[in-house]
Amino acid sequence: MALMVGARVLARNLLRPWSRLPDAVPGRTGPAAGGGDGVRCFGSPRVLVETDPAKGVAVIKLKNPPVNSLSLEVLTEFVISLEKLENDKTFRGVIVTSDCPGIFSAGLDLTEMCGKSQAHYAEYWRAVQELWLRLYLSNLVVIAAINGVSPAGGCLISLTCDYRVLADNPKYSIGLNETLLGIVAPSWFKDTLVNTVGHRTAERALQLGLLFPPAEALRVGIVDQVVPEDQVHSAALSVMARWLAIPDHARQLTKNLMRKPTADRLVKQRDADIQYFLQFISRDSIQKSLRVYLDKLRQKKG
Ligand SMILES: CCCCCCCC/C=C\C/C=C/C(=O)SCCNC(=O)CCNC(=O)[C@H](O)C(C)(C)COP(=O)(O)OP(=O)(O)OC[C@H]1O[C@@H](n2cnc3c(N)ncnc32)[C@H](O)[C@@H]1OP(=O)(O)O
Repeated sequence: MALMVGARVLARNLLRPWSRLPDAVPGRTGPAAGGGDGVRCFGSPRVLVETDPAKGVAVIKLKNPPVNSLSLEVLTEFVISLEKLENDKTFRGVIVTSDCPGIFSAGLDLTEMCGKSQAHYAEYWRAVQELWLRLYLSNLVVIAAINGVSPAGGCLISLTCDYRVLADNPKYSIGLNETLLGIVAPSWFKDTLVNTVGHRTAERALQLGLLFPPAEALRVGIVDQVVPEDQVHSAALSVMARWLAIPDHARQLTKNLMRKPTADRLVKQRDADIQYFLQFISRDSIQKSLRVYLDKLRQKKG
């Protein structure tokens, strides 16, 4: 039942005409993130989309302060934005970045996984799955311009991209640090990392919950390029131009060849994966770990 509610909510959101989204910011024009006139902006307050139709490129900027945590709303709005871009043949590439200074994304929203109902957990997890599937199998060239720290789910978002550019700032670490929270990266998080850095590096990184600073991130291959902070966007645009020089059909079929077997593993057992998540996240010991971790984050300030 819970799964059906979750699916219905997501389906309703996905099918809702864009212009009727409650938070939509339709058709605003503004200075280009990549420069030039004719840039149009749409999206929602939490997921801004700047499009440059002449270049065929869009920029998705996550804006969920203070830390760009991936709440249910963010996940849903992200999927809707992506789908809109996929369906518009004007666009061939998208850059994913953050509008929150110093933070790419703090990962999954811990408050969505702590002290909530089973129905809520199921709805939330389906939304996490949906975003991963959409990003991982996107026909667009997807480039991450990582302009801040990027733990766990934040790292996962960038791992689904075709290429990762990280700003060279020692504070901007990246990795799947789930074990440090007393939780476990699900198998498809693990697969995405293994496909990027190889089995041994992934095993060590996952067990130890490693967060790599830029130089090390580049060395292990969890990012493809490290550039000075003020050049992240321009570097992402240069990389985009190179990837867009490849004929779409050949690149897309190749991407599919590389990624579909991994995605299919989740697609074939999506409901079972949700049940697994429900059992895991509802355990008293896991809820306790999450509460302790959240309290530590909150007390940091005091
Ligand atoms: C056997 C197989 C089992 C399978 C089952 C699978 C189960 C596994 C489930 C899920 C996988 C989980 C994935 C995740 O992504 S979990 C999230 C991991 N994220 C982190 O560890 C990052 C935590 N945050 C930080 O380290 C820092 O906040 C920061 C470095 C990102 C930013 O630091 P700073 O600028 O100093 O900000 P604050 O720490 O002060 O935070 C501000 C504010 O934001 C709150 N907050 C931070 N992160 C999160 C978050 N991820 N979710 C929700 N809220 C967050 C923080 O608590 C502060 O709140 P406030 O005090 O109320 O203002």
